[in-house]
Amino acid sequence: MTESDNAFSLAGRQALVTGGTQGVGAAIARAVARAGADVIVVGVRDDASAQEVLDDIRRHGRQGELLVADLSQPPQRYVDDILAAALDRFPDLGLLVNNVGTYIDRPFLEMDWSTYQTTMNLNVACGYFLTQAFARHWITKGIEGRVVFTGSINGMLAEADHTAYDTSKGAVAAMVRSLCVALAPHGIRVNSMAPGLVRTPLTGPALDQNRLQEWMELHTPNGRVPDADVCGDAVVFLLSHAARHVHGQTMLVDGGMSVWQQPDPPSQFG
Ligand SMILES: NC(=O)c1ccc[n+]([C@@H]2O[C@H](COP(=O)([O-])OP(=O)(O)OC[C@H]3O[C@@H](n4cnc5c(N)ncnc54)[C@H](O)[C@@H]3O)[C@@H](O)[C@H]2O)c1
Ligand SMILES: O=C(O)[C@H](O)[C@@H](O)[C@H](O)[C@H](O)CO
Repeated sequence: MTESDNAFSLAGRQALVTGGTQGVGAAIARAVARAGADVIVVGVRDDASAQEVLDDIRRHGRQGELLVADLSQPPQRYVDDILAAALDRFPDLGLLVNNVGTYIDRPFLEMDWSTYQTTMNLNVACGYFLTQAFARHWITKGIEGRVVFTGSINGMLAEADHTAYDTSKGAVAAMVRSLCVALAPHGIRVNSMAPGLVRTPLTGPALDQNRLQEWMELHTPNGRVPDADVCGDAVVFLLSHAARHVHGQTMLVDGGMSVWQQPDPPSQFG
């Protein structure tokens, strides 16, 4: 099955997914492999979860590779190495998913430079400079690359104690608009898939405290806090030929939470 038979297929493609060893990134890696692409996942360590993702990629008949790197460092320390290692494995790699990211909760008045900087390095600078490195290579080789960032509903809606995270995800939404304008003339597409809350190793502990899962279900129109597979399928669409005219967009994958004016008066008082 090729792109000309099925616009949603990624057959014959090769992808790199940062933060691809667990959670949202692992779901993206699995979905991209299911759609037909070989996948390199980048994670902070080689652990059981990373090996499960590689096994799943290979079960789909695709090649799966792991790169270990600390992406919380300033990008100049790792970007050249990742580009070289990726091209060594897959010289025609044309799909980049800048998914890595985290949040560290802290009241704004107590936020420190180191936590802020780690958040911005992982959530913003990593994707910015990896995209620059791949784009330079693609333009030289005439490859029409496709880039998807993992944003967040927190790029548009604020949460207490999430100021650094919210700032970083707002930057991701602005970045995909800017990179779209810079790279679309070269045939390179840049978009973002922005999840609402989904269950991952990062969010699981919070969901299981203070009835957060129940609260989120009540405040989401479709009543669901899903697993991260919903993110994977959305990213496949954005990477695929089916999205060929979609540039610079942030696609919310949030069960409708971001469009719901809350609290909804009739249910509160009816
Ligand atoms: N889980 C959610 O509800 C949710 C919602 C919106 C957006 N997101 C976004 O999805 C992305 C992934 O979140 P998640 O919930 O899957 O997180 P997670 O902590 O479960 O997974 C993080 C991944 O990033 C990698 N990683 C973490 N620190 C790293 C480092 N220093 N160097 C290299 N790799 C590192 C890990 O190896 C892992 O593969 C983030 O950008 C996050 O902001 C998540
Ligand atoms: O982008 C994200 O990872 C999520 O939106 C989280 O920020 C949750 O909203 C939070 O964990 C709930 O308290």
